[in-house]
Amino acid sequence: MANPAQENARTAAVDTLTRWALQPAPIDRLFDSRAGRLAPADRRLARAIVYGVLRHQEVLDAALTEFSTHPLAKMTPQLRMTLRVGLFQLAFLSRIPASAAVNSTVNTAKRGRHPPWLVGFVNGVLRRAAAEREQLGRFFVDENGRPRCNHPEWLCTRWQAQFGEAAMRSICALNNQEPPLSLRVNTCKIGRADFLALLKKSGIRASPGRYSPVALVVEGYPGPLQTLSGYEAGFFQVQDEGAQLIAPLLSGFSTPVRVLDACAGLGGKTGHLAELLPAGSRIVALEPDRFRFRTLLENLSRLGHATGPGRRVEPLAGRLEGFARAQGRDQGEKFDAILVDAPCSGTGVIRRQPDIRWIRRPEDLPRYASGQIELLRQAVPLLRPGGLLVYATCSLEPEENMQVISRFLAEHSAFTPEPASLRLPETARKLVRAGGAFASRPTDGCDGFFACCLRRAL
Ligand SMILES: C[S@@+](CC[C@H](N)C(=O)[O-])C[C@H]1O[C@@H](n2cnc3c(N)ncnc32)[C@H](O)[C@@H]1O
Repeated sequence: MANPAQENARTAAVDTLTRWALQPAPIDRLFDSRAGRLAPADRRLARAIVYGVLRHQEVLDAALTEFSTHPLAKMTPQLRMTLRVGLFQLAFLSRIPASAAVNSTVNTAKRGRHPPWLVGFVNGVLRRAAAEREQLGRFFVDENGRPRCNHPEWLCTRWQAQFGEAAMRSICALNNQEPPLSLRVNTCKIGRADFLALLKKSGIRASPGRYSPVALVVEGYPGPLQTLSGYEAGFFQVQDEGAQLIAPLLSGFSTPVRVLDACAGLGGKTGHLAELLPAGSRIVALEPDRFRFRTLLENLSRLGHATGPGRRVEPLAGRLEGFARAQGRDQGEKFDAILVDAPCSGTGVIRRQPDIRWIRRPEDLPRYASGQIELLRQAVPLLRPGGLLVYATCSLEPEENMQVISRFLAEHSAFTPEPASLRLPETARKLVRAGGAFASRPTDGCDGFFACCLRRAL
């Protein structure tokens, strides 16, 4: 007999994946809105299934192509996702008995209002797969016996050209695993050693990060995050180590400064800047997306950073272009440093957002690049002579990284690149590449980030 609570987890997984397939939106947002109210254990199972299906889609589809008499491409998204959810449990979740995986997925299909013959079809496909459960490992490899990449071919081809075959395969393999939970300790409230001791006291295993002096990597915490010691007290922010190396590029000032975080998002780097800049500094944080702006405010308040006009951080809901226009009109004070953490393809963070690989298309890259260069152009009049402009993305693609910098420098002769190693911690300097820009990759043990520092002439 299938456990009804676990059926809720499967139904939530199928619903989330179907909604994503019909109208792609960030998978974490879709998951939270559908599965947010499930009991913790069901939520964990639903999350493991949703993220696992996205990370192993190629394996699952290879198997389904063999077990199904009906072509996958002709199925509705809901049917395709139901079969993937069932098969994922059989192939990857060995702790779930085959009968539970099959029965509960079939019951999910019944709840999904499929006609009886289609429910019978799901049952038949999954029973055939269950009968061969011990041999499902054969689908993990391709026809040449190499592990399947589980990424679209265009992405594999471009990474192969850029990094070589072995590195491309390593990146894909890392993107197909659950990444570690990485925290940035809020040093305005607690030191890393003291927070580590606090976590140990609560029975949570963690260790210092490799690159960032304020990073902790937590092992095997089942979540939810809000129950982790020190969350309410604002002792930490969840942030990958690669992302923790961007705000330090705008640090090192000895007197108070005015900094613009032009694309603040959820405030990962805004909070870090607030921790790093000298007392009396001010940060203006811009974010146009309503959902992200709300989370930005929540994060800053939890971390204990004073917000509002004239306070340490001034969050503003809006776009850089509008802000730049208003500043130009009002002849506003210029900034000492500006961070443009631009919207990008996100190919460096696929291990945390596995859906990105299936949504992106090659033609998205030039579109992102035009937006990125436009943001840099809008930032220029806001920066004082001698000021620092830092451009960052979470993309691995040269079109969005060095090529944007080259185009920008060709148009702006007053700017010169400055080596990222000047302000990065010693431990992270190996991530500075030829030309002085910072570029981490999943093979470095963190997400893929790019950042280039540009100094404006006096
Ligand atoms: C890569 S994310 C920023 C991540 C953020 N800095 C962090 O550390 O959490 C890019 C952000 O830029 C915002 N954005 C998009 N267009 C913008 C514009 N024209 N002006 C300012 N921000 C923009 C997006 O809503 C998105 O939140």
